Amino acid sequence: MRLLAMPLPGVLLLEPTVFGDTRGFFFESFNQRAFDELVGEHVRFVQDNHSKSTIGVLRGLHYQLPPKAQGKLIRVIQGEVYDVAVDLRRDSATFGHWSGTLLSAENKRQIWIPPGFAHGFVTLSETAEFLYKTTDYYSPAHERCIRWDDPALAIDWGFAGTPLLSAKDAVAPSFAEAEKGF
Ligand SMILES: Cc1cn([C@H]2C[C@H](O)[C@@H](COP(=O)(O)OP(=O)(O)O[C@H]3O[C@@H](C)C(=O)[C@@H](O)[C@H]3O)O2)c(=O)[nH]c1=O
Repeated sequence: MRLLAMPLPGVLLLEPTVFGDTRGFFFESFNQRAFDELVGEHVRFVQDNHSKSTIGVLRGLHYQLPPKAQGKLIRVIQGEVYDVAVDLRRDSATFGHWSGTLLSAENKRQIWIPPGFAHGFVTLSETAEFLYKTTDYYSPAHERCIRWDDPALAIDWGFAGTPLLSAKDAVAPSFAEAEKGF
């Protein structure tokens, strides 16, 4: 596993070592010891999620409030997405900043987004299957959204069309409104 630079402190982009041969490929998609070494602490995951989206589907921006904040280890096993994290940590020098990266079945990259960030992605391929591990359980009482197109965040999603949103995401509050509840 190789660590690639990301602009938001704490957000890590990981590239696994892939062993290709005449049969296809093999790689360790998760290794607790190697992951803990890269992150510098023991991270305990409790839930694995899998979603499939069609082109133009945008899910986000989502987060859970403490004490149910979730760290997420994310990868794509089919297709390609543009994945975005927004720093919600008030004491952070990059509070309110976003960073984005392409995740695909081809590049096999993984992104670690620790607790304290909002997260979202847009699907760039016809379909994409999205897998992620979380450090806390889903808690509808703690889940919150921020609107994907808030001008204050000015996220460049790298997607030109009108994204397809869930009913919940379509009425998500601005960062300024959401911030009152952090
Ligand atoms: C996230 C989640 C949803 N659900 C249910 C609730 C709902 O009926 C259905 C679909 O939920 P959502 O519309 O919230 O799914 P989705 O929009 O894919 O939500 C996800 O978006 C990405 C960007 C994230 O970062 C995730 O943490 C999560 O918030 O699945 C669970 O049972 N467990 C879960 O962990």
